[in-house]
Amino acid sequence: MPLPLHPCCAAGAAATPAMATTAGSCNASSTPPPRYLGSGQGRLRLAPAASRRNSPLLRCSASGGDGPDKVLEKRRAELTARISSGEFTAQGPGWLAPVAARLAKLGPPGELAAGLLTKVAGGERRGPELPQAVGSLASVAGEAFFLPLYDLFLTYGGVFRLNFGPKSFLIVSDPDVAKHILRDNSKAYSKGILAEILEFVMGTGLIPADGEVWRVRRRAIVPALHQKYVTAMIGLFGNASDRLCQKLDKAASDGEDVEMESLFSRLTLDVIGKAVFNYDFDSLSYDNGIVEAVYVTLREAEMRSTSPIPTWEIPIWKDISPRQRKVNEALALINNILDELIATCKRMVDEEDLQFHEEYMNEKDPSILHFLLASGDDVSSKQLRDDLMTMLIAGHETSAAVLTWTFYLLSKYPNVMSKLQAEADAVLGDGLPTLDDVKKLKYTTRVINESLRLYPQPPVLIRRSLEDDMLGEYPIGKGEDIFISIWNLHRCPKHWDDADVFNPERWPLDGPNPNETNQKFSYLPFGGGPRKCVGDMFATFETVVATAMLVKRFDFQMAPGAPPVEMTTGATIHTTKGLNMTVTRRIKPPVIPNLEMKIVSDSEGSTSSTASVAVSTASIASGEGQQVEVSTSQV
Ligand code: HEM
Repeated sequence: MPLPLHPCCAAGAAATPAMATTAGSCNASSTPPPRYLGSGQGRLRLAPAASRRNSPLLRCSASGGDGPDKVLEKRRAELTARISSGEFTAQGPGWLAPVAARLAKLGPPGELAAGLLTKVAGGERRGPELPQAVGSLASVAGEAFFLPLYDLFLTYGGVFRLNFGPKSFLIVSDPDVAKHILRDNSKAYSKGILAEILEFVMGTGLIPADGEVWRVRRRAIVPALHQKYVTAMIGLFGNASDRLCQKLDKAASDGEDVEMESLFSRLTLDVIGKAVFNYDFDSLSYDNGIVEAVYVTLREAEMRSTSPIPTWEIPIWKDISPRQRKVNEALALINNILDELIATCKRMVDEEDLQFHEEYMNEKDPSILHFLLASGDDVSSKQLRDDLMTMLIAGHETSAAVLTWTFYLLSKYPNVMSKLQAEADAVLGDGLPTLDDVKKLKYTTRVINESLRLYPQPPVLIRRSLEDDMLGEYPIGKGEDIFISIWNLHRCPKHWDDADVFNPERWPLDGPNPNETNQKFSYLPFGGGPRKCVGDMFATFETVVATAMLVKRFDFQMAPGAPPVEMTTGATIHTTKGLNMTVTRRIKPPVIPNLEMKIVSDSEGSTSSTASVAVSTASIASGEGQQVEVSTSQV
């Protein structure tokens, strides 16, 4: 896979063999279920398979460079046909009820046996049986795992069980059920597989942690991302974005195409290093050992999350495998640096003369680490390291993926790009953006909201049930592994008009910022409930600032001959071959002299022009040929 995962949430999801299952070839067959959408009540009848095949709903692949990705579309159509044929449909345990009834007629011992059989074979039934699909690892392997889940959702509904071999997963795409798991009964669910996969890198950091550890750490970390801190970060976002602009400027001069996905990854790594523990990776400028170590670690987490065989657990092999040795060395290097940063920061806190309060911030080092230490956070060094590492990964991959898919979408929707550029021209001055500017970048914010709807990062959240529960009308037992598909929720045709269309206008500029509450859990790019993302405001500002600054200075087009843009996972959605773009400087508006300009000569006798009324407006053609209103300041 191209780039590291964002274990933030769904990382592992993709991770588990379950993914592969969904993508897999299927063996059990029986009558296919009716082609309905939605779970429980209010089901919506789907169009026949043949017409769905041509429907945009099935165009889940992104197509780039040279045009539509015919290959992926064909695969999707084939998968739809296979689902329709009932290939994925599991035999329901229809035999269970009659057998149990006969046993029960044999008196108390028979009743006991019937009870046991029901428990062992199917669980005690407190409601209707869950729709079931069956798969095996294989045929659709390599495809982004959440794509087949979408087709299965349209067929089997908002909650269904996906079986493969002895394992099974519940796939949730129903907003009410998602709300139940994430918010209303969140105590009954843990991070399950996710915590197991990420243990080697995040330990008991905030994302994988459960129970008391999570409660204590969340209470310590959330206050660190207070309003004043996030506002201070806007300068950091601007600085890092400016560094990226300089890189792009050079590429534009040299006539070189750029691979934007890796550049966005570097941009967000530089940002998050400073923001979390005041470390300048400066990965936009050059590769050094620590940057390499971060990527080795992230790639390993991604590999673990998608590998069907946990080779890293095999005794002896795990110690001698060159790959594992490299990972261990990378982790050791990062841990040493984190230990040093913690020690330096402790010294700074000891020496400083600042009173700790709610919006405490050290101007020289406003990092989260500094806040935590100054707050007197009573925590072991290992836990602190786990938390820092968790935030580094969580805040890096997600934002990079959001920017990547936003720019991909912008290249496909030039009308949106024009509006975006017009807003950036109107709002941003020559300096770095301020909080006031960010508040005025309303359309840019809607573009990010909409990009997150179409490409949620991560596309799936993972949970495990800690007790018996009801998911809608369906009873489930303790220990069920659950994938909540954000992808499916965000593209459900029952909830969204033109679900596949990138349409930032669907969110009114003067309306509230869309979130899980006002969208009734049909839109949850930052999750929901007590485990909602702690960095939502940070990430929104970061991506808004970067997008506005980049589009103000450049036009972006898919590079001629670039490979088609296809999706793959990690935890976030990556491209398979990068996002190769041609970047051109936007044409600067001409300086139009007006009558009020006067020529003055300075004491040395040289002349310069000054403007008594210094602003005129020119309408210029941008690279796309669209007209943009630009305000020009004269010198
Ligand atoms: C656009 C960028 C981001 C997106 C889309 C995003 C998305 C998410 C989502 C969906 C969750 C919920 C996971 C779950 O319920 O399983 C989450 C949790 C989390 N995110 Fe983010 N995130 C982003 C940026 C950030 C940043 C910048 C930080 C840190 C500064 C961060 C730190 C965290 C942490 C610590 C959690 C775990 C919270 C908990 O379990 O209590 N995220 N994120």
